[in-house]
Amino acid sequence: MSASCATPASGASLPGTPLFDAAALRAIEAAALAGADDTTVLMQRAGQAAWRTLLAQWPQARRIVVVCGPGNNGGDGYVLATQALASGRDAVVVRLASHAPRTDAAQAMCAAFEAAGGRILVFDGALPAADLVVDAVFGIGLSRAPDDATAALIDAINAAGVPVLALDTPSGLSGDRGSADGVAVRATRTLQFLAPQIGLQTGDGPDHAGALSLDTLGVDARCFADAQAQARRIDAHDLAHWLRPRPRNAHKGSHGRVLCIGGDHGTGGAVLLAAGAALRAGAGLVEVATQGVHVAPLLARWPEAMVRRTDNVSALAGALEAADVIALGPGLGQGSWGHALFDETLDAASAAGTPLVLDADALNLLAARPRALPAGAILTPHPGEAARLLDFDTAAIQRDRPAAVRALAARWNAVVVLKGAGTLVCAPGGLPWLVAAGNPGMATGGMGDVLTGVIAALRAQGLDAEHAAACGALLHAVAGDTAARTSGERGLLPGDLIDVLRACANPEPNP
Ligand SMILES: NC(=O)C1=CN([C@@H]2O[C@H](COP(=O)(O)OP(=O)(O)OC[C@H]3O[C@@H](n4cnc5c(N)ncnc54)[C@H](O)[C@@H]3O)[C@@H](O)[C@H]2O)[C@@H](O)CC1
Ligand SMILES: [K+]
Repeated sequence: MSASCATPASGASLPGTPLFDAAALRAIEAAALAGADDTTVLMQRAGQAAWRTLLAQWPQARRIVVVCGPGNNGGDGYVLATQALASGRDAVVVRLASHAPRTDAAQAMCAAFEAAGGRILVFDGALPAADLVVDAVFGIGLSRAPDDATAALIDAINAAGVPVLALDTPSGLSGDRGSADGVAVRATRTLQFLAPQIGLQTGDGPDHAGALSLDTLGVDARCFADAQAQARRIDAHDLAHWLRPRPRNAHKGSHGRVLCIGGDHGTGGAVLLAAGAALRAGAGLVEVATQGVHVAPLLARWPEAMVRRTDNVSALAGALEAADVIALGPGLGQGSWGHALFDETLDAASAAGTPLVLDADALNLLAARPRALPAGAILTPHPGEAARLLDFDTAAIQRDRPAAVRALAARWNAVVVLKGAGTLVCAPGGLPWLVAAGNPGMATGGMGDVLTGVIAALRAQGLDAEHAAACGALLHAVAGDTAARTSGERGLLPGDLIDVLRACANPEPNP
């Protein structure tokens, strides 16, 4: 029968689990329907799984309002409402006048609910008092922005002031894109059916979906085999895949030499953070090229680093030659100093094929003066920088983050880390990685500098560009969660992540 919180296995040798879009879910459904299952059976399993979730999470809930839409998502809601009635709960369905069930299966479930004595109320601007609201308005069939009446219904769900269990998708949110065109339900928990959707885990998805559960509806594992994944989700458990115990005969040369370039006047802390993160993430040697005024404070904080003053850009040449990986951008600025270092570094890295990690103003300079990047470069934009790199606006990036990260990787022929809730990492033509870790405490100046140092250090330790970026983004997020666990999210500083990086970068090996 159905298995809660299980994910269909695929790509066993890769870390993480696949995430899907609505088209892939339709394909899985079609494969199931071509076999032993029919829609009504799947709908009954979905509604029953939802009822079990409700009982497990909110055993005390007596008054249950189920808001049903016109499609099969609504059908799942009628099944749940029927189960709730049968168990003696006060369950009522609320729907818009225009949302009478339109599919055969949903009509059958609605009829069964009414036959069991269930009441259906037409939404009149407010929901009845409830201990819990179930959102069964739209699932993967959402096809357009909600009209005014539907928006008012969704607003009422959000204003109910009680927990909300969303079935399959929080209504209004695109499970493909991770954004809403207008209003969307903010659920306490979302029970996904068949397989997890990418849009619930990036952008606005996590805020709308709440906690996530999954039920595979007892569908045969073979039905998942041909479904096209849209990303692979990685979390703290996957760190050990990349961060293996070191060989006993390692020496500092085995772990690479990172050169961090940046820190114009007024922004020296940025390159200091990147260097500290590179050290704590395990780089063998870290050299910093920065303005002379920053040398003393940097050495006071990180005596392990080598520091080269680059008030004069020509002083950079030797460091560029010696580096195994170059991290360019933290605190670089866009003044004449930053411009000169940018040009010098890209020329040298392109000629020598040195791996690059570009962040912050290095990305802004690149957007302003586009040029080809050496193979295997890594870009780490936040949505604003991503918008400049694609000549979009930031809202367009956030409207469809999975598409944006693919487009960025293709446009710049580089591995791209698109930061933000549900960070996405993508190599050109590749399948994105979705980092299911991190917290809003990390939305603080300087966090990106730490990420740059972490990724550069992992690249220097031998991971290829894609895996250094994916593992680096994950390690950074896990460090953020680890640091937040001790004292909370508000007030979390980049230095707090550096303090716990070492503990996070040495996970127990996987059994
Ligand atoms: N995929 C599967 O195998 C299963 C799917 N089930 C449920 O079925 C759902 C998909 O069902 P449907 O394809 O019927 O889709 P939905 O129930 O998500 O919604 C489609 C209906 O809503 C209307 N609609 C879409 N956007 C609208 C908008 N903005 N304003 C007003 N009306 C709008 C459409 O015209 C259509 O009538 C899943 O999310 C899941 O909950 C389950 O019953 C079990 C099995
Ligand atoms: K829903």
